[in-house]
Amino acid sequence: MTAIQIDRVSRWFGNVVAVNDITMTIGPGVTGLLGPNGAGKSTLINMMAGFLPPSSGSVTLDGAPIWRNEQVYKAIGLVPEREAMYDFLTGKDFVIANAELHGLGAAAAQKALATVEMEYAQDRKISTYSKGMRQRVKMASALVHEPSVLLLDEPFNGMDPRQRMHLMDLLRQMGAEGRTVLFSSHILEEVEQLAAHIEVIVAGRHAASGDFRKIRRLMTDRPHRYLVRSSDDRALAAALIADASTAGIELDWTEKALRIQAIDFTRFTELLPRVAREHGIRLYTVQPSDESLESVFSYLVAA
Ligand SMILES: Nc1ncnc2c1ncn2[C@@H]1O[C@H](COP(=O)(O)OP(=O)(O)OP(=O)(O)O)[C@@H](O)[C@H]1O
Repeated sequence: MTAIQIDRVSRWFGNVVAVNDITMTIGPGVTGLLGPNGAGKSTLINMMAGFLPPSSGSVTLDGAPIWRNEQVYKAIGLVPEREAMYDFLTGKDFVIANAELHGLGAAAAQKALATVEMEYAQDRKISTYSKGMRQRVKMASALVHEPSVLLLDEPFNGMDPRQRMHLMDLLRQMGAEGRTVLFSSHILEEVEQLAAHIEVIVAGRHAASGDFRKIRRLMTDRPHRYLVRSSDDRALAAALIADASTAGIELDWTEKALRIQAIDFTRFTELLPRVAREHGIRLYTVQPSDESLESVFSYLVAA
């Protein structure tokens, strides 16, 4: 079994804390690393790939430290987010160059290109490739040495639906083969479709962990607090409190607004505009009133 163990890991850049005391284990199969932009996903992935040392804590693969451990690098493949590639090379030359870095030859490159079904375009220059084709060639490069761990940073960004499905199939297959596959994304639906297990990070912290049902439930069932201003706050409050999705409403005199606590996110977001319309009330402001996980979660659901 191949597992990456992240133990009390923090990483800071100057005074920016990108990853804050995270502990998690990534085992075989497909895991989704979910979090909004800037949550620390790339930083965490770079530490798992051995590109970056943690500022504190440890990142190990089956007990062996990953940073500066060449033996361990052989077991890991990384598909980075960045687009910069050698556009003047053909796909095949690019993958061969990567194979050579691992002390391997053209045969390994050819096998990896076949795995991602890119043989048909391997002799074309990368500059002529679509986004999905580039992604697949990057993936072939990460696979040349047949790593047991595959890490992908936002692999679906900018892909069209067909390319996305194709990559999903490929990753599913790798997970089914028993590899440890981890990919990051800021879109819940994307992660749900693919990952049996999801780890959520928000603002550098580990926010939740579980299968997609559990994560979705966490995101939608939590109480959400909103600050609402309207043309008739009293009438709006009276109409909303009658519905079970609203747990509490108070009039905030200093803010001249309603503070609403909703317990059923989906129902409440449907209820609010409907009730306002039915009572002829105009909504001026509807905003999450805290920057806690709840509001970030609701953002993720809406993304
Ligand atoms: N080399 C660096 N120097 C300074 N700050 C950095 C560096 N790398 C990351 N950060 C900061 O750390 C935080 C986390 O960034 P990171 O790229 O890991 O997040 P992310 O979840 O991958 O987001 P995105 O999807 O937008 O890349 C951000 O505030 C970012 O600005």
